[in-house]
Amino acid sequence: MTSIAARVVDAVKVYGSGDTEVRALDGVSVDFAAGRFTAIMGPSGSGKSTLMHCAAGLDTLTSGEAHIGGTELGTLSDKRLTLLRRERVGFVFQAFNLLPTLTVAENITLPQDLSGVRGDSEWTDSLIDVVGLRDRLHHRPSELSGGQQQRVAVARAFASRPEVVFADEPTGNLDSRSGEEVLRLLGRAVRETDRTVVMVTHDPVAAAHADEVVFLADGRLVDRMEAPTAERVLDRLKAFDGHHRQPEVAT
Ligand SMILES: Nc1ncnc2c1ncn2[C@@H]1O[C@H](COP(=O)(O)OP(=O)(O)OP(=O)(O)O)[C@@H](O)[C@H]1O
Repeated sequence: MTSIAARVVDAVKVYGSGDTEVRALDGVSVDFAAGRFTAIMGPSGSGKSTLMHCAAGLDTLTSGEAHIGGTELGTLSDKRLTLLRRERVGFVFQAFNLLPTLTVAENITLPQDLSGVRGDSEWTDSLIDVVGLRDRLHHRPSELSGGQQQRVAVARAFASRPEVVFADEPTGNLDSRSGEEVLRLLGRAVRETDRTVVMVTHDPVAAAHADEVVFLADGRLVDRMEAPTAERVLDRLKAFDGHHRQPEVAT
C-alpha cells in the first residue's frame, strides 16, 4: 500500500468576509503519496499557495482537515504545530530565506540546531554532495550565486529527513539554467533518498520534473496528470483559459 505523506480532506479556506470574501479553497481533497514528487499547478489566484500553506501547517483551514503523516494539524496546539513544522516538514521558498550572517554549513543545520536535535552527520554530509556545495561550506550566502543559495536552501529543507518538503515557486528567482539544476536536485532527492516533495509552480517546464501534477482552478482540484511533460501541462493549462479564470476585478 502506498503511504501518504500529506493530505487535505474537504479543504475550505475563506479569506475576509462579506463583500470582500474570497473562497481560496473550495472543497479540495488531495493525497500526496510518500516517495513522490508532486507539482501543484493552476492559473494565478487558483489557490496553489493557499493549498500548500494549509497542507504544511503554515496557515489554518476554515473547514476540512490537513494531515501530515498520521497527524491531523487542526488538533495540534500552536506549540506542537511549530514543532511539527520544524521536525517533520521542510520548506523551500522562492526567496531562498538564508541567514546572511551564517555560513553555508550553519544554514544547512540551522533547523536542527534550533530544535536541539542532534543531526545525522552522515546524512547531512551526503546532502552536501548531492547539492554540490562541498567547496562552499564556509562561505556566506552573499558570496554565492542565486542558484547556489537555493541549493543551500534545498539541503537545509532535507537536513532533518522530513516526511515532506514543500517548495513554493523554488525557481521563481532563478535563471533557467540554475532553476533546472534546482529542479533536478529535488527530483534526485525524491528518487535517490526516497523523500517526498510537493512543489507549487506556474512553470510547465518545472512541473515536468515532477512525477505527477495536480491542477487547481478557482479553488478546486480539477485534474491530475501522471508523468507530465511540459507540452502536456501547457495544453492542460490552456484549456483553463476562458473557462475557469477568475475575473481580475469583481463586478
Ligand atoms: N491573505 C489573504 N487575504 C485575502 N485574500 C487572499 C489572501 N491570500 C490569498 N488570497 C486570495 O485567495 C485566492 C488564492 O490565492 P493563492 O495565492 O493561493 O493563489 P495562487 O494560485 O497561489 O496564485 P499565484 O499563482 O498568483 O501565486 C486569490 O484570489 C487571492 O487573492
